[in-house]
Amino acid sequence: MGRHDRGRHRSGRDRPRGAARGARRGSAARHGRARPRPCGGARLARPAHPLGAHGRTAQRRAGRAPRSRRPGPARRHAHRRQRHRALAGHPGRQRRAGPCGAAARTRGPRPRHRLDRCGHRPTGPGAAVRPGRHPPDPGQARRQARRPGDRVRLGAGPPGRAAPSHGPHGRGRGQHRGHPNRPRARPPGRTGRDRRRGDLGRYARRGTDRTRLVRIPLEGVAHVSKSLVVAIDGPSGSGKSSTSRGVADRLSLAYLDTGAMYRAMTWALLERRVDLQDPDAIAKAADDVRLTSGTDPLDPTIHVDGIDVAGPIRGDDVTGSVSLVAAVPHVREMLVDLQRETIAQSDGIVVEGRDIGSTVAPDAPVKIYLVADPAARAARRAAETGASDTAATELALARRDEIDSTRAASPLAKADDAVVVDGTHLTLEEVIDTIVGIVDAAR
Ligand SMILES: Nc1ncnc2c1ncn2[C@@H]1O[C@H](COP(=O)(O)OP(=O)(O)OP(=O)(O)O)[C@@H](O)[C@H]1O
Ligand SMILES: Nc1ccn([C@@H]2O[C@H](COP(=O)(O)O)[C@@H](O)[C@H]2O)c(=O)n1
Repeated sequence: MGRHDRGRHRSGRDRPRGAARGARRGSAARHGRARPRPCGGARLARPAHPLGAHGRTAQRRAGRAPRSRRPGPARRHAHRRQRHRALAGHPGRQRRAGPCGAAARTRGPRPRHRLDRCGHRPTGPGAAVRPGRHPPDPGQARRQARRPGDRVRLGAGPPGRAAPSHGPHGRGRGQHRGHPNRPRARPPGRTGRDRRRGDLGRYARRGTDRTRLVRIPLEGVAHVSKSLVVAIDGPSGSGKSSTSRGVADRLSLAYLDTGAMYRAMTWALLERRVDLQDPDAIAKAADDVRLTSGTDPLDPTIHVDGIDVAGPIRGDDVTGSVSLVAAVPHVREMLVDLQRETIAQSDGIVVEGRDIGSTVAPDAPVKIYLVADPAARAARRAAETGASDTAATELALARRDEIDSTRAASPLAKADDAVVVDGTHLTLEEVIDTIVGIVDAAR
């Protein structure tokens, strides 16, 4: 295949995945979901499986400061760490939109108020929670209860999502989360029939077609997510990563970069000196590689056997070989299995790649196929890497797309029901806006 469409970044770091810095904040509140989601990461160390993934959760985003206080990444991260420490054990991390929706929209430093049983700040006289009756630190309970392989949603789910009708936040079925006397609003598009099917609603209905739709067997994989799944596919350099991170950040969803998983597998095989022209050798060696993905859109991580490989996987050697590795069916089965587990364990996730809408999550309610003209993609990639030869970059992107779209096992393809978004003439912010609008319309 063509070599190296993506060189090392001028700064010495490998290609910085374009975080959607310009992404507008605040849609979580508009969607009735206050940050943070209790767990946006994925712990995937299935004992029986050679691969595992361990995601960092989105809990740290609990402490996100107002935008005006986050002028740059360094300060932002320092601030997040500080807020994380300050909030440790604070029940405010569980607050939800509701009667205290205004509080939920405020991301400034939180005063040390006692919160009520729903995690809201008291609003009237005598509203303080009595110490003996205050629920224990929900974060601690969740940390203790959430183990690798757990898919159980614990007492306080993320804002805007169903919580069990028992426990400290107990509420009856159909009861409004913030207002005990008010019936819970039905999500747009969900019918009474959906509700009778349980939380899965239309996911379950679509799921009946699952075996016809996918090419990789689903047996033994808990692949059905009860939460929102946004699948974003497209050719190389079309803006999937930048856009997906921006969308996930705006909607307080987790984020999974499946390309990083194929890259990490490739890195591991290169380290092991596996002959990448030999699919059998690739398949055999892949069984021993342990991958771990972190799903925080502001800080996605990827580890191989505990080693942080986020930098090395963007190098020319990996970029030049990854499509060979990704074409091996056994590798795809392993990684698709892992991706489905991450999706199933998430509380809502944006997943980007080449076959997400067609194969990994065929029942995702939102599928985007993100494209951009080859020249625009090459120009952006060249600008990103500092490559001077844009024509060579364009050629390398085209060669990678050729291999990815012609392989037999789940090739790069637009799902039949995917919405095509052409970002050629749109800014990153506009692409994110467009996709957030599509997600809004779909739920
Ligand atoms: N709408 C846009 N306008 C301008 N630049 C963009 C836009 N979308 C993405 N970019 C830039 O284009 C480059 C490629 O984007 P990105 O890495 O997100 O693409 P990708 O589809 O994930 O690539 P790959 O398939 O190789 O992983 C980045 O430098 C990114 O900042
Ligand atoms: N769902 C996916 C995602 C990626 N690949 C392969 O990985 C390569 C690298 O992907 P990037 O998004 O990081 O550029 C890509 O070229 C594909 O070969 C895949 O097969 N399926």
